[in-house]
Amino acid sequence: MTQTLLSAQHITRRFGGLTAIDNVSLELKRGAVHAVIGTNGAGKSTLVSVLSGELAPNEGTIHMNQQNITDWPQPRRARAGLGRSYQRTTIFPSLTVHENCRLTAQANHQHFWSWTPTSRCLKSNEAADRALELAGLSGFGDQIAGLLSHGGKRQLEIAMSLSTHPSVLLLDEPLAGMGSEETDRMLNLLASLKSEHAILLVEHDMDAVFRISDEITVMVNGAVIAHGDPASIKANPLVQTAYLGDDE
Ligand SMILES: Nc1ncnc2c1ncn2[C@@H]1O[C@H](COP(=O)(O)OP(=O)(O)OP(=O)(O)O)[C@@H](O)[C@H]1O
Repeated sequence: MTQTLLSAQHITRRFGGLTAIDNVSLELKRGAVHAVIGTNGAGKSTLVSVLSGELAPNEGTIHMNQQNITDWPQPRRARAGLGRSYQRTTIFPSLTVHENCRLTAQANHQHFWSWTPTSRCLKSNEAADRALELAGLSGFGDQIAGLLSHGGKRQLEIAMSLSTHPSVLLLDEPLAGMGSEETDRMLNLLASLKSEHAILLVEHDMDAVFRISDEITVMVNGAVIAHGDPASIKANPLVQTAYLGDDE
């Protein structure tokens, strides 16, 4: 049975007079990739920011594992198992791949003012090792992160997220700028992470979305116009007109 790990109900977020998200509800379940698609400016990234705790909603509630986390700040949500990656790469380029993960792990479960040197923190090292293995970067720990390929950097971002032991992953355009080989590698990675995680995927690459997703929510101008499995979304006339284009 699929288990709902995160449930957002009736989320609205305004910027002045603009309603960026308009009464959006969605659920993220363990074992499922839930894609959110929509035209530019539809509100997808704002939704990710509201779920991750970077932005407060004006209305609505967010529950994670039956707890109401709507008012929790981002670090508390991260400690409760919410991980996110960003549209733009956010690694520390001059550090090694392993150090990037180790610092993320340490920031999540330790205070930066602790006197223990990061390199000696056993828990963070173990979390980094595990995250690199899960993300398929085991052999790259000693590489300088800034020298990784574009796809490798996006993989590292996911590894950094995994080093905090999340159960829910919010991924904002993880395939942006990738070639077909890198895309395949990332989709294989997401497929391998699916069984243990609930994954929200914001993505413009429609081929990839329809390949990997179990559920798709379609947004236009901040509102949800359709939700369902990939086949029903593809066949939905409203979605075809508003977003996919009649020829698809
Ligand atoms: N901090 C902000 N202040 C004011 N308006 C904002 C802010 N962030 C987003 N917006 C506006 O909210 C709307 C939704 O933006 P958002 O970035 O969430 O869309 P998106 O679907 O992620 O777009 P894209 O696919 O281009 O990334 C847009 O009109 C955007 O200009």
